[in-house]
This record gives sequence, structure tokens and C-alpha cells, in this order.
Amino acid sequence: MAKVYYAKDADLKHLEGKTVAVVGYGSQGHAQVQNLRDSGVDVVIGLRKGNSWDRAEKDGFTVQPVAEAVKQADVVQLLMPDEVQANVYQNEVAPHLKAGAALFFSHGFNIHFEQIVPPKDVDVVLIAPKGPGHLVRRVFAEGFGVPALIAVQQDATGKAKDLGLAYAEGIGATRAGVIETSFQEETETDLFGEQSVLCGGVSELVKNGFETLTEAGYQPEIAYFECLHELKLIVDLMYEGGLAGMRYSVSDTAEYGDYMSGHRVVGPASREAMKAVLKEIQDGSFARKWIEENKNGRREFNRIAEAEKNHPIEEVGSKLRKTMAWIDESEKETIKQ
Ligand SMILES: NC(=O)C1=CN([C@@H]2O[C@H](COP(=O)(O)OP(=O)(O)OC[C@H]3O[C@@H](n4cnc5c(N)ncnc54)[C@H](OP(=O)(O)O)[C@@H]3O)[C@@H](O)[C@H]2O)C=CC1
Ligand SMILES: CC[C@](O)(C(C)=O)C(=O)O
Ligand SMILES: [Mg+2]
Ligand SMILES: [Mg+2]
Repeated sequence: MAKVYYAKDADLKHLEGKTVAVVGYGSQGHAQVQNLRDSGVDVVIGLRKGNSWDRAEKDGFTVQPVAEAVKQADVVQLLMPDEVQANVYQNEVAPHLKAGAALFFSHGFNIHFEQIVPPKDVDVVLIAPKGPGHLVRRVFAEGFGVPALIAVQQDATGKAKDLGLAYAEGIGATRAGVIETSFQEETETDLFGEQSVLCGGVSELVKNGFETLTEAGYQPEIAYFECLHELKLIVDLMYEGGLAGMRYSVSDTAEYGDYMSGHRVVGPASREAMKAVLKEIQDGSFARKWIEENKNGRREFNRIAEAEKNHPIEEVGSKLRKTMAWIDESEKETIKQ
């Protein structure tokens, strides 16, 4: 049985008198640092000059170059894209990290794949929210929290787990549950989840459904609602009550079709593909490919991203979403940043 920590197991006093430097003000950075500030934690943001710097200052934070922020910090949380962390760590973090300080991550990629090797005299802790940054902030502001994982790779001070749980409390994760894990388990399951199910798997399912309907002559607007828009409503039911909760709410016809056709669409071939994806994550070949892709100027990444933006489902979707008054425009702007 997994070990799960809640608010009763965490104490913000472990962050009292300490300064937390959050490096990065993107999806996770803006969310975690805003939640920490609301929890009374003393925070500073490390950045380079640019959009994020301006936005963070506008939001009332003290912003400093990364090296300056790290010098004074007792906890340094690296919230830049995984692919830039090693370089920034090497040049701007490592030379200024205090002995006895703590280095925090929200994903284990750089530690597990040994792109960052911290000195022995610092704590190395993972607090990995199991949700997108914009939701980490939104849910916290509503009084709830997004669950997270905790792992301690290095406990130089003997207090690494207490500090990690205090940080998890500060960002609201202990309101929902913080599961104990290792950097390896978090890295491998997170990469598998986003590639096979949450991002890669779902996007392909949506596009294939949309294309099947439109190629058969059905209206793209109907195909959009059927294959993308309604997905959220169905997933909300799963989120609240599992697969059974969803099946309770849909018609018996839908439930019978689910049992008859679902495994024909996502069947043994998909299971084999999932196993292959997992193997490439476990043996490090996915990580090597991603690191190489970045060294080569992300040509493949940019080519595919451009093609995906121009998929017909995006065109019809962007027109339809303009008519949806309940989708907050300012929220959409934040999500695009
Ligand atoms: N996105 C998510 O919801 C989740 C992310 N994670 C993990 O959290 C970490 C952060 O991911 P995410 O929030 O998506 O990252 P983002 O892509 O949103 O990070 C962008 C931020 O990093 C800053 N940045 C980029 N390069 C540098 C640099 N060279 N020096 C200083 N700052 C820089 C950017 O500043 P600028 O504007 O100047 O470029 C910007 O503020 C990753 O480890 C990720 O795996 C974990 C769970 C979920
Ligand atoms: C599902 C994608 C994710 O792992 C996340 C939001 O948890 C990420 O890396 O952004
Ligand atoms: Mg994730
Ligand atoms: Mg991830």
C-alpha cells in the first residue's frame, strides 16, 4: 500500500526563516510560487530578463538573476523546462548553492538520467504535482489542492523529508495527498503517462475519431463536439466516480457500445506499443533522443508542432470555442503563456 501524506503529516514551520528560490515562472513556477506566497513562505524568483521576469514583477514578486536568487536561498526549486535545467544548473545554480541547502525538482528527469549531479552536502527532493501548473494554482485558490509525489534522493541534513512535506503543504498538495516514491518511479511513470495516455494517447484518439467522422462526410463541428469537447465531460465523470461512475451516467446503449467496441479500437496492438514506449523510457533511449533533439535545435519537435497546430480540428475548435462564453478568455490567455 502506498504511503500517502496529508496536512496532519506536514508542518510549514520547517520553512520558517528560510528563503525559497523558485527558478522559472512558467506553468509550474508561477503556480507553486504564488501558492507558497499565499501560505506565508518567503520566496524569491530566479530568472533571466524577459517576459517571465516582467510578469513576475508585475505580480509583485522579488525577481533576481538566477545566480543571485540561489546565493541567498535555503531551498532552490528548479522549474524551468527539463531540457534547459542541466545547463542553467551547471552555470548559474551549482556555483552558488549553499552547503546544507536543498535542491528541489518537480520532475525527476535530470536527476534520474544523471544530467544533474548535485554535491553531497545538499538535500535533493522531488515534489511533483500530478497536474498541470495552471490547475495547481486554480485549485489552490479555490481552497483545494492537486496531489503530488514526494521523493528524497539525498538527505544531507537529516530533515529533507520534513522540508519536502512543508513545501508540499505550501503549494496545497497535502490537501489532496502526497504519495511517497523514488525519483526513478516518478520519472518513468510520468513519462509513460504523458506519452501513452494523457497527452500522446488521448491526442491521437481524438484526431483519429475526428478524421474518421469527417472523412465519412460528417460535419467537422459535430465531429469536434463528439470527439474533443465531450471528452472533458466524460473524463469529469471518470475523475469523480471512476469508470463505473461514467458508465452509470451514460446510456445503456453507450455502455454496451463501450464494452463491444472500445477494446477493438484500443486493443492488443496498443498494449504492445505501450510496452515498447515503457521500455524506451526505462532503458534511457527516450531521454537520449530528447536530449539529442535539443542539441540539434529541435528540428523534429518544431516541424511536428507546426503541423499539429494546422490540423483541421484546431481550426474548427478555435472558431467554436469563441462562442463558448463559459470559457474564461483571461484563463485562455494564461494557458497560452
Ligand atoms: N507543466 C506542468 O504542468 C508540469 C511540469 N512539471 C515539471 O516542472 C518543471 C517545469 O516545467 P514547466 O512549468 O512546464 O516549465 P515551463 O516551460 O513553463 O518553464 C518556463 C519558465 O522557465 C524559464 N526559463 C527558461 N529558460 C530559462 C533560463 N535559461 N534561465 C532562466 N529561466 C529560464 C522561462 O523564462 P523565460 O520567459 O525567460 O523563457 C519561464 O519562466 C519541469 O521539470 C517539468 O517536467 C511537473 C509537473 C507538471
Ligand atoms: C501530463 C503532462 C505532465 O506530466 C503533467 C502536467 O503532469 C507534464 O510534464 O507537463
Ligand atoms: Mg506529470
Ligand atoms: Mg511530465
